[in-house]
Amino acid sequence: MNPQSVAILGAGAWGASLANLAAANGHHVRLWSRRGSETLEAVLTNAQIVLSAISMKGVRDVASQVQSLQASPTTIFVTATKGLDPQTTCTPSQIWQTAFPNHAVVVLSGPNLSKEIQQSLPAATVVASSVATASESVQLVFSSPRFRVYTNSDPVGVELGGTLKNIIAIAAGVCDGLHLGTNAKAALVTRGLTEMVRIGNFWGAKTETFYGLSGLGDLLATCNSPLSRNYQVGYQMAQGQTLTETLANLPGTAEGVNTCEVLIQVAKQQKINIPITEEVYRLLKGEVTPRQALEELMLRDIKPEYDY
Ligand SMILES: NC(=O)C1=CN([C@@H]2O[C@H](COP(=O)(O)OP(=O)(O)OC[C@H]3O[C@@H](n4cnc5c(N)ncnc54)[C@H](OP(=O)(O)O)[C@@H]3O)[C@@H](O)[C@H]2O)C=CC1
Ligand SMILES: O=C(CO)COP(=O)(O)O
Repeated sequence: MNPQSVAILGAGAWGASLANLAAANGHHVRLWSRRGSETLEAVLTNAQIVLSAISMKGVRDVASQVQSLQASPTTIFVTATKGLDPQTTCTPSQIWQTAFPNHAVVVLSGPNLSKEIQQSLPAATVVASSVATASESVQLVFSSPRFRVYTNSDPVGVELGGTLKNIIAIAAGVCDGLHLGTNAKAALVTRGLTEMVRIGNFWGAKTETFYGLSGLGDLLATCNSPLSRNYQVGYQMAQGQTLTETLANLPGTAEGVNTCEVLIQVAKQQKINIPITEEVYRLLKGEVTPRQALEELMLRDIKPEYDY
């Protein structure tokens, strides 16, 4: 592939890792952050691919700043954020697509703990779009012998896999922090996946997408690694810390905390049954202790494994 001009927005842990992957493949990469020396306009000039790795709280603002600048009609927008907008409940790709209705938008998501990727350990990810040529271009930009990139045609499913697993990762951290054992963890992750499918289907995602890298794959990574910030939130709360104390010591963003609030709103309105998310929400709000949350989940009415 000819070298592409790639603008990466957000120079946090994930933006910087993705910038390194594209640069290592010989692409012209410019990295923007609000604290950096380059202006957004300069970084976007001639960009063929614009990738946002901004935390959820900044996505709408940055998308509207980009909208006010010139973008070539063929520019592809890529979003790597794993969250939901609290005001609109939109996913990041919906925000980018609304800002750029005539452009291809690609979602990049997978089991990608940035610390491991920075160490050049092998990993795989998914790029998904309704425009196949756009996801194929992004696949070429990032693929390498240490980073295997798959395409997928279900962007909402891929995006929600990465977003919803953050809440289950918080619960997994609690599970490990309370030393509940391997059986409990397996049950939690599996029932968490069922909950993700239920929510995802409401959003129009395909069930099978959640059994791939961006769903089950990312669940396995973040529910089993202390490198996951979301896992750390649950783990430290199970050790007796408050949410405020936990977040104060956390390196970077744990999107699951805000995602949980948004999901509770959506689930209430749409009557979607999300018991694990509800207990994580109550724990984060200080309404239950980790042990009470566990008891509430274990004492729910008995039921068939699949009730849809
Ligand atoms: N780290 C990881 O392993 C992975 C992270 N992700 C996802 O990528 C996203 C970013 O994560 P990560 O890089 O780890 O987080 P960091 O906290 O390390 O970085 C967040 C980035 O977003 C920027 N940002 C935040 N708010 C605003 C705003 N209002 N305006 C402009 N920029 C803003 C920050 O800028 P500033 O530095 O100026 O505050 C920073 O560049 C998250 O949604 C996360 O879930 C996805 C896969 C892997
Ligand atoms: O999404 C991630 C890995 O795929 C990163 O997880 P955390 O945001 O929990 O650190």
